[in-house]
Parts: sequence; C-alpha cells; structure tokens
Amino acid sequence: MASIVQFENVGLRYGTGAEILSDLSFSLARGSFHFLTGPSGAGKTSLLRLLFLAQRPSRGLIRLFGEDIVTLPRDRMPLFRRRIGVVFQDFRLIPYLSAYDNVALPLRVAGVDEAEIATAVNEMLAWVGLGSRASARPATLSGGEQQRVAIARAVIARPELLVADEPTGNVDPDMAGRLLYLFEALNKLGTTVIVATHDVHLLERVPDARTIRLDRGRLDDPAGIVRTDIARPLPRRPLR
Ligand SMILES: Nc1ncnc2c1ncn2[C@@H]1O[C@H](COP(=O)(O)OP(=O)(O)OP(=O)(O)O)[C@@H](O)[C@H]1O
Repeated sequence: MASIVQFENVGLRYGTGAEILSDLSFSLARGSFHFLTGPSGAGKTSLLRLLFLAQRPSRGLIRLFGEDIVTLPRDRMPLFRRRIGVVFQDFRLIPYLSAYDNVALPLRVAGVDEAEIATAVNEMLAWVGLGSRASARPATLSGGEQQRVAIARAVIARPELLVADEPTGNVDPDMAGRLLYLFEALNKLGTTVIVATHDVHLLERVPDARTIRLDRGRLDDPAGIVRTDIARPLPRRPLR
C-alpha cells in the first residue's frame, strides 16, 4: 500500500540538547487524513518541520513521496517543497504582498497563467470569507484573517501533502468548520492531510481521520493505529 510519508526510528535534537523527538516509526497512506495532537511542548511543530523539510532528523530514516529525504541533495529540495502545502503556526505571509498576491504565489511559481490564477484566487478568497480584502496587506488584517490567507495559500495549488500547524487557532468555531471542510475537500481530491491541533472539537468533525498523539517526543499509540496504512485511494484530478 502506497505510503506518502514513512518514518523509521527518527530522532531529533536541537544543537547539543536532549532529543525532543525519539524513536518515531510510522507511515501515512497516500490520501489519508491525520490529526496530530499532544500537550504543548510535545514536539508537534518539530515533527511537522521534519515533514516539510525545514529540519533534518538527527537520526533515523524519513521517506517522502517514496524518496529518502535525509540524504536528499539541497538543490532538489525546492521541487519537493512545491509538492507540500504548509500552514505555519505564525502564518509567514509575505508582508509587502497583498492577500491576493500571497495566495497567488504557489500558482505563479508553478507557471499557471494569470487569468487562471485570478479565477482560482478570487474563488478561494471568497471561500475563506476574504473576498473584499484581496488587496489588503497582511499587517492590516486581523490574526484570524491572516490565518485564512495562509490557509488559502497552502491549499490553492492542490499539494500532494498538506501540513497545517494549529490552522484554526485564531478563528471562531464556524470558520474553523469551514476551513476544515476545505481540508476535507482537498483530501477527497487526493491530498494527504496532517493537521496539528489542540482543539478536540476539530477531531470529532472528521470521522474518517486518524489521530497521531505525541507525548514528550514519543508516539502515544496504544492501538497501533499509526503504523497501519489506511488507504483511501482517491482520484487525483487535474488542477482545474
Ligand atoms: N529551534 C529550537 N531550538 C531548541 N529547542 C527547540 C526549538 N524548537 C522547539 N524546541 C523545543 O522542542 C520541544 C518541542 O517543541 P515543539 O514546538 O515542537 O512542541 P509543540 O508540541 O508544537 O508545542 P505547542 O503545542 O506549544 O506549539 C520544546 O521543548 C521546545 O522548547
């Protein structure tokens, strides 16, 4: 069964400190939906950073899209990253670009033509409730609005893997449901989704999702569910 992510005995330490992730072994099936939970400081963000290639592990093996990324040459990383949509906990919007241009960025990098970009970006901004704020710079948006721009940017190019760190931390429950629906829709088109969250209500909203629980850098996995590839083979449709 095809795994999009595979970890074998992965450990991570920052500098010479103690390991903050230890002995992580799991795989995620292509097309699956996972929540990543655990107390503050358990290592969720660090695990996500390994997934979107912001960090190399201190030990162990990580395969992404079937390739060993621990030894991946640096010059091949940008192409890998383009296959991954990331919602950062602190948004990381480009401050001098409008909401529209932030969301358009992944499509421009992929060489999509401007007419097609305009349709996709306007539709996406409307979906996240920001249709009237397209020309606004991030500094003039509220935290929740910035978070929605960040989500729109992460999903717009329909990445193969979506990694989201507390993506609903700044929005009300109604908007959280709407954003989650966006992730589910993307997932149904074939994107593998992993969402780190503290929000237990979110977990209940996606009944098909699996939960990975981290506790002090280790997988808390009594049922062994994480190691089981649950494939949801879904058609991969073209961008539009
Ligand atoms: N760049 C860094 N350098 C040193 N230590 C770090 C670094 N980033 C994180 N840590 C430490 O690693 C541990 C795990 O942090 P991480 O941010 O991954 O946890 P988390 O589960 O995402 O927490 P939260 O839910 O509060 O966001 C913490 O003890 C943190 O202090």
